[in-house]
Amino acid sequence: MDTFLNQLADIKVKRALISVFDKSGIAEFARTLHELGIEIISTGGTAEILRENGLKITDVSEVTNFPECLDGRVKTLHPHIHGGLLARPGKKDHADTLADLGIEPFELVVVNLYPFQDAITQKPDDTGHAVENIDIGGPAMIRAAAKNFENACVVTNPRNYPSVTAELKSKNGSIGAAQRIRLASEAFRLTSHYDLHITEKLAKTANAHFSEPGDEKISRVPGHLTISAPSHQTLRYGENPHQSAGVFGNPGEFIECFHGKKLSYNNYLDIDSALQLGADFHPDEISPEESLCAIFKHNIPCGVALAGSSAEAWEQAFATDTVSPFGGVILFNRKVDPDTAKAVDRIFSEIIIAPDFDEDALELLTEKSNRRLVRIKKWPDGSRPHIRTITGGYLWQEADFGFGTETRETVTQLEPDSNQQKSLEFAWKVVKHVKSNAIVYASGQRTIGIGTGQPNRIDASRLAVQKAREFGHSLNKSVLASDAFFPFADGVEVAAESGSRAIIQPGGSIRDDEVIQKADDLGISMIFTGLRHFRH
Ligand SMILES: NC(=O)c1ncn([C@@H]2O[C@H](COP(=O)(O)O)[C@@H](O)[C@H]2O)c1NC=O
Repeated sequence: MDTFLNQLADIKVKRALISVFDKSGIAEFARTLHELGIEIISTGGTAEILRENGLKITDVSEVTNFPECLDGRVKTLHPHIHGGLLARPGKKDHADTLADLGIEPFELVVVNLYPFQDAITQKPDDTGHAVENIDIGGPAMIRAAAKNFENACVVTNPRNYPSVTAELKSKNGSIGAAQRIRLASEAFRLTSHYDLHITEKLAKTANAHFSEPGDEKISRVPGHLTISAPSHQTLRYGENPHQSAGVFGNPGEFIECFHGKKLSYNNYLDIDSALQLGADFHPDEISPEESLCAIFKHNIPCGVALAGSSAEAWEQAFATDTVSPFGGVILFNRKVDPDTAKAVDRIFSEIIIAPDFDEDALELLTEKSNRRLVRIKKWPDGSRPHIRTITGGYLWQEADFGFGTETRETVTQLEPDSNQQKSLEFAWKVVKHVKSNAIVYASGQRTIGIGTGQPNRIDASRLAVQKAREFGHSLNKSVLASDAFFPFADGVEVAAESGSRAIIQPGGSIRDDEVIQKADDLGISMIFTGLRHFRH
């Protein structure tokens, strides 16, 4: 039996300490306290706002008998404040100490913190600004009151004002143990989260400005991995129905599922892969005349095309493989118009993702309640690292961003012509998003054969050829992209036999000379990118 928990009772609030950076809703909240006869003590800016709202406030400096000083770095850091937050008045020796030292307890503490995260987002290169936004007194008060949930209630977010107000009103100024312990847990979560952001910012600053000369790439790896992300959503299940699962962090910054059932675990994975491919064809970075459609299934693109309209792009992407897209995820990089909606409506797809949807398009697409519609609010920009769990730890890496544009080199006697060049660039961007070993055949700016997930490159090549033939595509005059180098010349042979005329690949094999010779012998042009796009 937990005797500590069993003796917890309602506490009558007589004295409240309020010190908030975010002052939204604070005047209304304080008014309720005032009406319940609760004395309010506040720091400078908060006291000012409350007084402007006609409330009677005692300044913290009156309680501490010390002025707020050092640009506000010291305001509440005083035994008359922290004694009042940490005391257990029900314990005789504590009660005696309070009386001897003239300290009065606080039963309610309302504090929210300097916005450190906003500060570093708004001014990422201003360390002085970041430092001034590290709140010290606030977390100290929050942690003290949260530890003392036996005798105090701590409120750290304006979203909790209504429930606390309601309880205080219904209990004539008292507050129960359930609310106190729940808010204490929220308070510790807030301060730990807050400290993690500071830790990461300072570690990044140290790495960027004070690391020893050496490998610049290595200095970007964090010395300690800290992940702290609030729960975003509990999912019905994970990859399979017997696995429980949840989403953490803030995917809502990037996407909004506004129609259909809740997104599932596998949906999140597919949407993420589709978004990353879409970001490589960002609408502002391609010709305004071009629209992208990418169809994903099980995290793998099964058809991608860039065309003069979204409807045309869909037809071409779908034609790549007319079996796999059923129940798949379709991404467009432009607003979905009625023609596109009519075209995609011909098959069942789980999710349609786009930056926006025309009203007429929505009318048609929302008819099916089991098809999720997702709006893209923001494209990923490659600034976030990729983190995976492995047995016993985590793997961390920077996002695979960029395409090796600066390191391109034609290595064969034959140069690709301008049409082939365009087609190669398209295929290279697509192959980056195909699971390794990956081979993509393209014609113009559409995929016609995708070979994916094979443990050797020659099988990936054969699979791509086989799929192209199965769906009636001629590979004659096509181009080919390979996510990593050809270890042997046989990959070039398969490409040539199929009719392909140009290849893009990273290069870097010890047999590159043989591979280049084979391409020259077969009259194929070949570009080395100097950059690999493995996707394990
Ligand atoms: N240093 C201190 O003693 C201190 N005590 C409270 N604060 C913070 O000052 C802010 C409120 O200040 P004001 O009421 O002056 O607007 C709150 O975000 C609170 O967390 C402090 N500021 C920073 O550390």
